[in-house]
Amino acid sequence: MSESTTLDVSDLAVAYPGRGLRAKPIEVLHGVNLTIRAGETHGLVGESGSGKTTLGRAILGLAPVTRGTILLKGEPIRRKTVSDRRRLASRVQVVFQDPYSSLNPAMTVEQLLTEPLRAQGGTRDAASTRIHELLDRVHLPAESMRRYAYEFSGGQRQRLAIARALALGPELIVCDEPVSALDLTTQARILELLVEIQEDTGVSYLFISHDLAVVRHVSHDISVIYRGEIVEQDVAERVTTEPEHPYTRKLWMSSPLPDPDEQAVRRAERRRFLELEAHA
Ligand SMILES: Nc1ncnc2c1ncn2[C@@H]1O[C@H](COP(=O)(O)OP(=O)(O)OP(=O)(O)O)[C@@H](O)[C@H]1O
Repeated sequence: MSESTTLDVSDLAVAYPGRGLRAKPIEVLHGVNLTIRAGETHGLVGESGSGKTTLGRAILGLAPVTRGTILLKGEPIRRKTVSDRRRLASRVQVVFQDPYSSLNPAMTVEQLLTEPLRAQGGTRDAASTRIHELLDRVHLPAESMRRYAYEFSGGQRQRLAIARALALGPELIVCDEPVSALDLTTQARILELLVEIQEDTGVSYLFISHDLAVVRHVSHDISVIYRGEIVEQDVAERVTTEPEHPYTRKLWMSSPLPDPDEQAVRRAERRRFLELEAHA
């Protein structure tokens, strides 16, 4: 593993407990390999139920891993003790799809952003300075501090969720469908913000989405996951311009595109693909 590797996942298997007393565990990830370089974004794309969130949860130390390793800058991730959990929280963070449920509506922005800082033992004064920096970082006015999360629009809430994730200066952020609940214009602004933050701070992202078009905009590399297995993995340009696996082609052809010319080409490709599938 090179020095510039932030995350190295090797032969990872995850199995959830089966239902019922004698039920066997159900394996949902089957030997996943994936590397994220420092300051880069690895896109993870696949349809619902393919195992994307499970991989994100495993990286956060929250999934029942049965085989394989997850190394963060060469060290296995650990969540056994309180100090392990604190250390992991300062190194890996998450931004969820739904900014409406991921932020406690009963807390002011100041409280929301202070919480992770105080949990690591920081002083109130240091937290206050950091909150100003964080709001500036996500382009929200300093006055936002005194407002409640429910007073903000969906895009602004996602900015708050990003600010909270950045509070402890993590090396990696798992972005789990971070723009799926937003309209197209707001999606583009949040994606721009994530890229800008990465350029300025060098943070790495695992960017999870079911939408290959969205993933293409932000990712250096892309993995395509199908039924718990990575079926295609390469630099983003190659995966999106010359997809090799039929499943990748299918995902790509079902992603909506704003450009009508590109959409027309895509429609023709989709028809050809369906004809080929019908004759296979
Ligand atoms: N806590 C759990 N217990 C048992 N099975 C689970 C659990 N969480 C997820 N699964 C199963 O694991 C498989 C992968 O789910 P996962 O949520 O990782 O997929 P996903 O690709 O993120 O889907 P989506 O895009 O819908 O969020 C699914 O079959 C799901 O039903």
